Amino acid sequence: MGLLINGKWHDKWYDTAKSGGRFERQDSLFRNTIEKGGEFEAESGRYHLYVSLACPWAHRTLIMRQLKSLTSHISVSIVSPDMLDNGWTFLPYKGSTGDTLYGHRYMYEIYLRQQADVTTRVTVPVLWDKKTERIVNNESAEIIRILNNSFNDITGNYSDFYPEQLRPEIDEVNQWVYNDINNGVYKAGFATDQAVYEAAVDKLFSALDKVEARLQRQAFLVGNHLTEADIRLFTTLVRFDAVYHGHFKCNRKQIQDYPAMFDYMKRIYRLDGVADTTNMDHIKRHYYYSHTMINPTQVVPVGPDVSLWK
Ligand SMILES: N[C@@H](CCC(=O)N[C@@H](CS)C(=O)NCC(=O)O)C(=O)O
Repeated sequence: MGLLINGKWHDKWYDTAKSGGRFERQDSLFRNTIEKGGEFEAESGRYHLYVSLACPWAHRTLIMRQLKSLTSHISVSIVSPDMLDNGWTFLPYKGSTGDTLYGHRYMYEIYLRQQADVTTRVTVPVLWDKKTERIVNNESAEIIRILNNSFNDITGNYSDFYPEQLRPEIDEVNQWVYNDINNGVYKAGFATDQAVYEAAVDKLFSALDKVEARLQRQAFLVGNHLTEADIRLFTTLVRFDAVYHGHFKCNRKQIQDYPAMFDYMKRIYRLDGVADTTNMDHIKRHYYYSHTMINPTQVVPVGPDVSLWK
């Protein structure tokens, strides 16, 4: 775990000391879009996703790539789940691909191709342009909208997971789901102060109770179809019982204790192509093996049994 400072890799864990034991996520640096007449235009085969199968943010982009029929138009490289002294790597691991474009060893080398003296954390996902050899965007919330909107004329898939009339409600749901659930599990798991941890857990479970109440009334978070709000929540839910409940100490309840939410999670898991994007080995291995300050033995737990989701 570390970051690039003026183009040099520094092995440094998140600094929670200066924020009273609180984990504070930094904003993503590269925020371009793909549009007609812009620097980046939609083209089949031009773009590439760098992802980790362990990462909930990257997982959003893989699901959108499936649901928008983009698998043959946007290629993918999958990093190793182990993120240690050199951050994400392309070292061999079952289910990883290596860097299929350049054969690099480390993910930070992709960021250095973009800018040799860059100062940034080296995160996934990254949407990469093979033509200009530049990062289009490294913020998953924006990448999924690009995939939702920009390639429709190429794929002929016009399904819309961020429909105009539902945008205000999707934005509203995204906000608290992000703060209290998606990022909430990290706030609990990376807290280095008891009170900070407990406050994060309280907020997390209040938000999960709110989701459960909503799903008792309706099949999806917003409206009666799947939207990006569901995709964003799903990638946290699917990791919850295996990782966040134990490793991040979010252990008041599991998702399988919430009837409507558990059913909803399984419904999304069973959508065409979604199970293929979900790799429980990478998920468990990444968190338990990489976060050595939380789990110094690097022993990875055996459960839970996810065969029931199928
Ligand atoms: N806001 C970013 C966050 C991405 C992110 O934090 N990814 C994690 C993996 S789950 C990462 O690469 N962390 C490495 C680091 O923080 O150094 C997004 O949603 O795309």
